[in-house]
Amino acid sequence: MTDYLLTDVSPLGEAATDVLLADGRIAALGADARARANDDAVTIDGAGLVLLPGLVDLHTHLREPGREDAETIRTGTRAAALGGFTAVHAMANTSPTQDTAGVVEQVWRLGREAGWVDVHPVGAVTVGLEGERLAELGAMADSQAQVRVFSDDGRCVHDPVVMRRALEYVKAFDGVVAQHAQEPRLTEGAQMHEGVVSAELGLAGWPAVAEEAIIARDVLLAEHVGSRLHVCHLSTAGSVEIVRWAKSRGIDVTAEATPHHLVLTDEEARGYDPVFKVNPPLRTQADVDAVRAGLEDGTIDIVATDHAPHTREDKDCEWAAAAFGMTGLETALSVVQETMVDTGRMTWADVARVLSTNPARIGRVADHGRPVAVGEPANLVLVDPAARRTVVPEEQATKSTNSPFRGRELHGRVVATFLRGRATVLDGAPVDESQVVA
Ligand SMILES: NC(=O)N[C@@H](CC(=O)O)C(=O)O
Ligand SMILES: [Zn+2]
Ligand SMILES: [Zn+2]
Repeated sequence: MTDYLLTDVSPLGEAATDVLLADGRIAALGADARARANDDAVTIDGAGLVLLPGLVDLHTHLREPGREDAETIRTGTRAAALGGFTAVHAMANTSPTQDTAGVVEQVWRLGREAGWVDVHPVGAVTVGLEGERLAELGAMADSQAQVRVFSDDGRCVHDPVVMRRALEYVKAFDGVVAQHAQEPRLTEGAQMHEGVVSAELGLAGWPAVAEEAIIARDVLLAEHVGSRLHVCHLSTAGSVEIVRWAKSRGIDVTAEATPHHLVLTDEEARGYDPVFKVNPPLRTQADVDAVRAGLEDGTIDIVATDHAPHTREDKDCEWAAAAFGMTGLETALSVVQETMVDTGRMTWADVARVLSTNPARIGRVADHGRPVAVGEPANLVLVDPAARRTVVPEEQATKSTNSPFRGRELHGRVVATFLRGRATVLDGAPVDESQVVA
């Protein structure tokens, strides 16, 4: 395997140094790195570049099995590597559903064969995401895929008795239930955030309370059974307040925000372009401000992409008929840089925390989200914060083109990604698939 000598890089945005990657690990730092590098080591000039632990996405939709026309494990994980990720959690709303040991093992194996990132399948909470009977959580946990995150994402586990049982059950193997918080009765037929804009456009509203009511219920359930809860794609100011309150009470809850909820608002719906139709919906500027503040003060633990690729047939239609969801793997880091780092609200060490360390901890993923230190596995991403690029969805690695950032100039660029010391991305381009070995 090729060794890499990264010269003058800034680990976590701190003082520049040299880093040697050999045998899948960080072999040396500082003066030692040059001294110990083999003659055939590949040198990468890292001046001006930031070195972070490889990003970990707790919320990705890879669509395989079932909707390979929108994404496959191969295309989705290639997109992930280009976005700086070294591990992703693949959501369970596939067809068949990831609700058995057999299906999660298949997804895990296809991820390994593709070799771009480590794929950790999420297990469904209930059979077929129907919200009625618990899926075989223990068998998925014990399988080769070692599932620790369980979610019916796309649907809410709305029955409080089922939610309670799931929270109790996952304690046995240190699992977590990741809830898609959406009260179904309050959101029947909903098309966008309920507010001034939905009233003007005449689109059925998805009120903030439909999210907040479920989060409030679930933190109380988690407290009652003494279990671990994770809140998916939190999107309202009220949700931030509830999670802040729950944490202050010592409840074991973690929360995620998506990049799109950090920057886009319901104003985007005015053009009736369904690329902006997503679940939960884009909210108001006050909500965006609260989500940014929650991420800054640690109430929100992580940023997760909720990468939700959809085919043209499912997106290029009238708003009401279009599917919910937007892509995000290849733009997430840039959005976090632009909204949180370049505004002075967060450091690169904070970025490493919300996009790598914390998601790895919540998902119980070993070997990712580790410090940049000698002996650690070389799961790393090299970022050029000074770069600027314009998003062209057709040129992305994801199979789908439903990026809400089409035509936008984004801050920063992933220069290289390393998975256990092997480059998956170099010079901002994917390393030829023939060289990628699982
Ligand atoms: N976020 C979305 O709008 N869509 C997701 C489901 C989900 O995350 O709820 C999808 O699977 O398309
Ligand atoms: Zn969801
Ligand atoms: Zn999702």
